[in-house]
Amino acid sequence: MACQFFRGKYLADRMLNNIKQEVFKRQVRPKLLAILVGEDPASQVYVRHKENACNHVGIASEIIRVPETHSTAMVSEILVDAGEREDVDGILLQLPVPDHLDERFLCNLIPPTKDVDAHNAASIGNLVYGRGIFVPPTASAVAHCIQENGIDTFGKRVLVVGRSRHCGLPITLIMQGFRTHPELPDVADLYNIAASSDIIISAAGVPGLIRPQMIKDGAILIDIGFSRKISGSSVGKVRLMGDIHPDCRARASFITPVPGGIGPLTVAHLVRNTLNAHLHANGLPRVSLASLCRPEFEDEFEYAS
Ligand SMILES: Nc1nc(=O)c2c([nH]1)NC[C@@H]1CN(c3ccc(C(=O)N[C@@H](CCC(=O)O)C(=O)O)cc3)C=[N+]21
Repeated sequence: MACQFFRGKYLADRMLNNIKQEVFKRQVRPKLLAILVGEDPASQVYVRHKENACNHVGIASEIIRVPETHSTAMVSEILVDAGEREDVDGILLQLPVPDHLDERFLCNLIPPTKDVDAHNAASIGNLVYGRGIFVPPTASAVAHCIQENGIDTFGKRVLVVGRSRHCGLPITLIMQGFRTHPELPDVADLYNIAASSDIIISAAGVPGLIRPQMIKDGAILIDIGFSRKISGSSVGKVRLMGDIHPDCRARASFITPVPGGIGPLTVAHLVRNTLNAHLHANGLPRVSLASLCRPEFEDEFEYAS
């Protein structure tokens, strides 16, 4: 059976082009503020991706770089100030923050109306009831990928590997909305559970964790693992690796690759949330996902930045 690869980068670029047109048409200038604590190299890369995507669509971005040594109280002050700023529509605290900081306390300081990453406990709680203002971009990117590819989830067994509060948990919550059977996680049993799962969504951050021997024929594999590894072949080169072992392509029917799969789509969903935060703050209707996925009309708007 031929395995289909999801071209998330392609879909993300289309979304960003449509967002750019909306921003231009409405003559708005939303702003995203990213707060980056410490010097984690991967976080620097992700924040740069988000900044580039914002620049591309005409959304302003600002990064506040906070020294690793700042206390929870000091970072709190920055977040509270950001929450009160009228020029800032979306706020994201890049995770993980250094261990000595109270991450949960800090996330909860982001006002829900500006919480474009949906990391506030209120945002996460609202997700349970499908009533939140924002859905975490990774979870909405996964849902989008499932819908876009006409993947039928009804009655299917879905395994979510990884139970981080920001990734695995929201995805599990959103999958409930798809009416699936959630499996209780049991790491020791990963082999058996994976073997009987129709859809595996992996956000463990363990490169190559999901191997071909573990999966069932025709499985749908969604990869949200982003690990940076020194490449074996070319010395000194850092490569991005997902949780899904490349050999899985021999048995799976659908794979989201890393890079080029869910990652870029996540960034596009964050940008969409930022536009919607701005529209919401100004009492305007938000843009639907469907309207942002229509085929782009090249050169319809000459964007003046
Ligand atoms: N508050 C917060 N929000 C996040 O959304 C968040 C975070 N913290 N901490 C870290 C993770 C990781 N993450 C990724 C975003 C984009 C790609 C992405 O675009 N990847 C590209 C390639 C990127 C590259 O080459 O470095 C791809 O898969 O093709 C990957 C991973 C967001 N995260």
